[in-house]
Amino acid sequence: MSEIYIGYTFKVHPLQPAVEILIAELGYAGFESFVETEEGTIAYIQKEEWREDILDDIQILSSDEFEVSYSLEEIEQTNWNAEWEKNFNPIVVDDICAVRAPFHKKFDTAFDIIIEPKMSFGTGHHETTHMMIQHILKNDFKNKSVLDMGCGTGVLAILAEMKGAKSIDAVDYDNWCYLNSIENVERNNCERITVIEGDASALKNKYDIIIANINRNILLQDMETYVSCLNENAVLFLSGFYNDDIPIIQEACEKYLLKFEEKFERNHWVALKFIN
Ligand SMILES: C[S@@+](CC[C@H](N)C(=O)[O-])C[C@H]1O[C@@H](n2cnc3c(N)ncnc32)[C@H](O)[C@@H]1O
Repeated sequence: MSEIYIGYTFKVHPLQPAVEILIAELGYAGFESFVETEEGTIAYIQKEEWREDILDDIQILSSDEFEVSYSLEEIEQTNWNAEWEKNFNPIVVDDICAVRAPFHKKFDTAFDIIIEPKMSFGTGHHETTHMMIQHILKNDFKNKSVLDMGCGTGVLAILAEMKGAKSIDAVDYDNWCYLNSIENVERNNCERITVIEGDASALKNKYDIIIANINRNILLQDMETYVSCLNENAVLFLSGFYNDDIPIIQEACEKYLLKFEEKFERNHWVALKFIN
């Protein structure tokens, strides 16, 4: 792995919720790690992943509500683990499910997931991950076959197994996420998760439940494939997009006769449940 990174120092005003929205958007654009500062955040991306137009899809930069300015520099990064350890805060969802690193103290919750996210997980992923966890907690996973598409750290697949799913395929096209998910599956003693490196073209099985927390464009692009992988009476959970994106996502689902059932929303991000 290259040790050369591009670091963007962002100044944001007013700070909240803009900094959280910014970090989440940057996470989806491919930034790997974030250091929150008093004025905003420093966001890092590997030089070989960087493109000149990397900020083009960052909607908050053109928002009238917030002022966002930035500068960038090339840096050599040596101790990533120390960086994320400083910045990875545990999350507790609805007092039922904790997601923490091995060095955090254990929570007194029904589900305790230990994740060593390293570089595949920025703090900005928490909004959508949080809501997908809420959907999983609220729904019946017992004896279900599950696909976690865009598994990242594997956190949602791990919770699906803890909720009684009989088999889970956890798929991510990013090699680092694939390897990290394997590590986290072992760390949580899961036995019914198969981690697969690939995209929608790797899907061969059918599922009772599909969980996909990716982004609007990939979800729209791969919707037909997801739908072709659903059993009868199946459930599809989607996240990684904004409240404003709901009509286009819903239209794509309804084209395949999926019915909207429930929505969670946090800081403009949403997570939707559809059934067939
Ligand atoms: C927002 S993260 C979600 C991670 C995790 N599921 C969670 O909820 O925290 C999206 C993940 O989707 C993966 N991804 C993006 N496009 C993909 C694609 N076309 N096929 C498979 N995985 C993809 C990324 O590598 C990333 O790990």
